[in-house]
Amino acid sequence: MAENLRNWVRKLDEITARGGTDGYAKVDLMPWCTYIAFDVIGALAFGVPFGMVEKGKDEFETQLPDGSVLLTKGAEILNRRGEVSSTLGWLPSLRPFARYLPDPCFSKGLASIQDLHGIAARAVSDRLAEMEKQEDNHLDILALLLKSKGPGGLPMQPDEITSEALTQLIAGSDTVSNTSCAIVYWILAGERDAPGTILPRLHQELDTAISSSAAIASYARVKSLPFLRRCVDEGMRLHSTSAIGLPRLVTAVSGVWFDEIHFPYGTVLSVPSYTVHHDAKIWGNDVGRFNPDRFLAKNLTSRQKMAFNPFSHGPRACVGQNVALMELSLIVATLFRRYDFVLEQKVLECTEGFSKKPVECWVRIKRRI
Ligand code: HEM
Repeated sequence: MAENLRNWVRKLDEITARGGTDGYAKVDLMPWCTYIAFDVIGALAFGVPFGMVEKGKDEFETQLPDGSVLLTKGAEILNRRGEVSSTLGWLPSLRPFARYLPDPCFSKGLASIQDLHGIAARAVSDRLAEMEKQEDNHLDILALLLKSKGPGGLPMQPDEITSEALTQLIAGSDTVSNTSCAIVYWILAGERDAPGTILPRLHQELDTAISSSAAIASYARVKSLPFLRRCVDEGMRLHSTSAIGLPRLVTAVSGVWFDEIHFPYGTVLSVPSYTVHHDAKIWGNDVGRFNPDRFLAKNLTSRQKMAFNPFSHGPRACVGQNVALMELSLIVATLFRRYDFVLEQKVLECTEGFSKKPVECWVRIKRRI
């Protein structure tokens, strides 16, 4: 993570160095959040970053068995996959003939699923080849998957490992890029709406915790910073990355009751976190305002604690939430410690696919330290 973050900051420094006479350079943060999130999950899941930060674009290289190099737009593929998966999730009756529908969203989305599978399968077969030559000394999720055993104590088969590695890639890339960009937006929007209430407090906390010579934040220094954590939580509440929630089937024969409504056996339900996170009955009349102090222990009601579900609750909640919180804290702390921002984006427009994605987030940025 540290190496990827350092690389990212080096690139952002290059952008700020091209600033105008006031020292500020204009940049859309969304692609840069994408590049860092993909590089980090690439390193975690497959042992190598995708190299998007270095290139400054949504592109990574896969070496094919014949030696040729395939250039792929990873983030775009993932978005297409997300759009088609969520549409077919909502309208499952379209599934059998989706590939024949005239809207390219379906054909391109389904092709993206194939492409993604190909990338993961390639990474797994490369790693298996390394293992055979006893050259494998990686410490990443793929290495752990390769050592893990399936039911009955048998090693997992390559196709199972491929889909597990792919799950990490899908679940841990777009989610982090969208959430980190949105948190930065909401911190800046909160300061814009109530000047002096957010940034001075965040700066003071970060300046005290992070050593003056450090270019990036370290997790040891920022993991327990209370105001930073409240900003991250409040940004996650307002943005609600997993906005529509994934489907759940009512399996109790007698159905379930919720809020005096009965849902019979076989009903498909979901908990749409955006709706819950924006319910004024739960959060109060300032529900749309960025107010990190609503997460102060003394202010948080038990209903709000239960309603706050960026990572879902229960046995199928996000397995990567600790990694996600680490990434978000490091990205946000590094950015606000090192740079000053002017928010150019009036509202954060988003598209809704598998996760809720900011379209763009324009800021002006200059070195602060
Ligand atoms: C801010 C970033 C993230 C958010 C908002 C998020 C959100 C979620 C949510 C809401 C779920 C539950 C989906 C459901 O209802 O079934 C989930 C599942 C999952 N997440 Fe995350 N996630 C994030 C980051 C990550 C990261 C970084 C990883 C991997 C390192 C990851 C791996 C997973 C996996 C593997 C699942 C499936 C768990 C299962 O079904 O057992 N997530 N995530």
